[in-house]
Amino acid sequence: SDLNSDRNALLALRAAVGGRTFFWNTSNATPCNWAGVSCENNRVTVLRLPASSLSGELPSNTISNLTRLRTISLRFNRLSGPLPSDLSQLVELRNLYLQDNHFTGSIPSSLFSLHLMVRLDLSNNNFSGEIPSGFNNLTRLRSLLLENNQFSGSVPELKLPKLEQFNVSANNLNGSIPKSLEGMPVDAFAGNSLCGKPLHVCPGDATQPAIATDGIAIGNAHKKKKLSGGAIAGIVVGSVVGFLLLLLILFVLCRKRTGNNARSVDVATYKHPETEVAVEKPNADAENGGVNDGYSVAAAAAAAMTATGRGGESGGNGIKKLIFFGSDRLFNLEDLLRASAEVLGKGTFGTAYKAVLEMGTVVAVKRLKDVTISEMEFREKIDRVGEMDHENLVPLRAYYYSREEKLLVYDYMPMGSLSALLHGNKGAGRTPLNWEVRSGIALGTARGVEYLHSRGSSISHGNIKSSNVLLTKSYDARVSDFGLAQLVGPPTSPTRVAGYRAPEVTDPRRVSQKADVYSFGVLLLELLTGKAPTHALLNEEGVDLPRWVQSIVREQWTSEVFDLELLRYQSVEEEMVQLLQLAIDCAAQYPDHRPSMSEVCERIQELRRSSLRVTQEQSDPVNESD
Ligand SMILES: Nc1ncnc2c1ncn2[C@@H]1O[C@H](COP(=O)(O)OP(=O)(O)OP(=O)(O)O)[C@@H](O)[C@H]1O
Repeated sequence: SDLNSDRNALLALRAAVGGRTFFWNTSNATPCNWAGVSCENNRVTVLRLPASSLSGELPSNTISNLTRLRTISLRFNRLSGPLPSDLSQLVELRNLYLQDNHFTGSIPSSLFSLHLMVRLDLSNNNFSGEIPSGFNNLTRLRSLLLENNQFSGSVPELKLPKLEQFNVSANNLNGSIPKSLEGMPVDAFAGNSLCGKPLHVCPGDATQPAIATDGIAIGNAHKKKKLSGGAIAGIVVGSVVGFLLLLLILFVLCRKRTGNNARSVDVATYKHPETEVAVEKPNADAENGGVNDGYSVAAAAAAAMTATGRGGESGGNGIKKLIFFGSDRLFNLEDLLRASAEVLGKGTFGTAYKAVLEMGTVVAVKRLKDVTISEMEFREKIDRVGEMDHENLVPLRAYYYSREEKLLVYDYMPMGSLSALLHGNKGAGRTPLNWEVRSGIALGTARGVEYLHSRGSSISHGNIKSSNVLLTKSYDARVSDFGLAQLVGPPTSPTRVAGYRAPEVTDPRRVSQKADVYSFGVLLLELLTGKAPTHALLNEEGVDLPRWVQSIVREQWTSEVFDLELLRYQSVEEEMVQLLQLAIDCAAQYPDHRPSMSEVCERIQELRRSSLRVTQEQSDPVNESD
């Protein structure tokens, strides 16, 4: 076997299934440049022809002759008939995506000799027969998706230690769900006549007799009356834990009440500066504990007032006021002072609060710490930040400066940060983030950063990371925190840079545009893998996210790196791989090897256009009918 025999196999495939393969430039001696074909070491290793209008049967001696293939993706086509029986030659195959075709017949046993298989998606076809227990040979299998077919009989016991995704819903299966699959979600089995965990109890099970050792049947009803020692212990432990929880809730409620009282003290403090000490204390609590205390902004602002002797917007010599950018002056410092507030989080530059003003306006207030530059320098720099105006930036609305307090007022972003969206709430009720949302966030963020870079070659963001990408209700990305790195002193905490900092950056206050591109590349990897760059597992191995991804891609396990949420619902791995490649380019070791942000924007835009085409083709009725 060599590249020439791979070429012949591809030509035979083209003759059999046609579609977009007719656009292959066959005058080109090497097939490695044909659309959807990738090679390594002079052999074809990847064949991706999703939504390519392929139709007809896959004959023997076509695909199976591409013996170095690691990934085959022929999803969303009109391929029909049975799978070829000679698949056992594909000994390197890891990923087989054949979903959304019209395949029929049973699963050929040759498939079960492909020991390296990791992802197998045969869903949305017309496969029939029993689900073979031969899947047990595929010990590396992580995804087995067989839903929406005509499989019948029972579900075999599958002991696959790495299996993460499994679905046999909407088939003609019956019988009880085997023990090894009880932990899979209910949806994995829906639309069959199956019973047992995690579905309902099998008929007869509730009354089924338990067989005693002497062979005499004892009714379950009888058994139920007795509680085992373990159950009794469980009830006791449960009650104690419940009681402790109740105590904890009472304690928290009491603290809250004390906090509310403190708030009225703060406002009073504003009017009577001599009680300054009473103001500082609750603030310090908030800083230390990060508790949502409901009064901190008022306290912070009150502290500011006491420092300057007077409050309000009266202006004049020595009197500080809230300075707004633009013409909207929707509130004044007093309004901010009266606002109810909660701590959003503590960052490198200070603490962020959500403040709800009496008239209903909601803003985010950042209370800066460690500002070491002079007032004049601060005002100059913050003016430049305030000038930035782009739909993908979080607008800075106003600021307050006094010797003791520096407050920045931003628009409040109701959906929180990308970091929280990706890594928070992993359990039930989580909305999966699909390709459309993730690639849209990538593009919005890139545009925000590109805008900053376009304002001058010395302007960079300096702190690009997922907690600084905030989201609107429609999941549009807005970049925040730009320009702050230059306002504060040297970083006191390593969180500011961990995982995102380009290797050449030594002073986090002097970050070049190319270093921003690196951080953006890490953020893209985070979006695609679902892994935080500070992921404990990665760190334990002393490997950062870019190096971890690169090592996997080098080994041709590319689809291994993607977040399962992305793989499961999408038909666009081609575009996902392209975005992954872009992320790797951005996170290149040497700054000169990294693309500019405008190139990044163009590439994301292009691959989003291409994925839109794939999605449209899928729903195109002409493609479906003939
Ligand atoms: N305008 C805003 N609207 C909604 N949430 C915000 C806003 N600004 C900040 N947050 C949230 O408040 C929290 C703290 O933000 P902050 O920017 O102070 O720290 P950070 O982003 O975690 O770190 P760093 O200071 O290094 O940027 C984060 O979870 C952030 O997502």
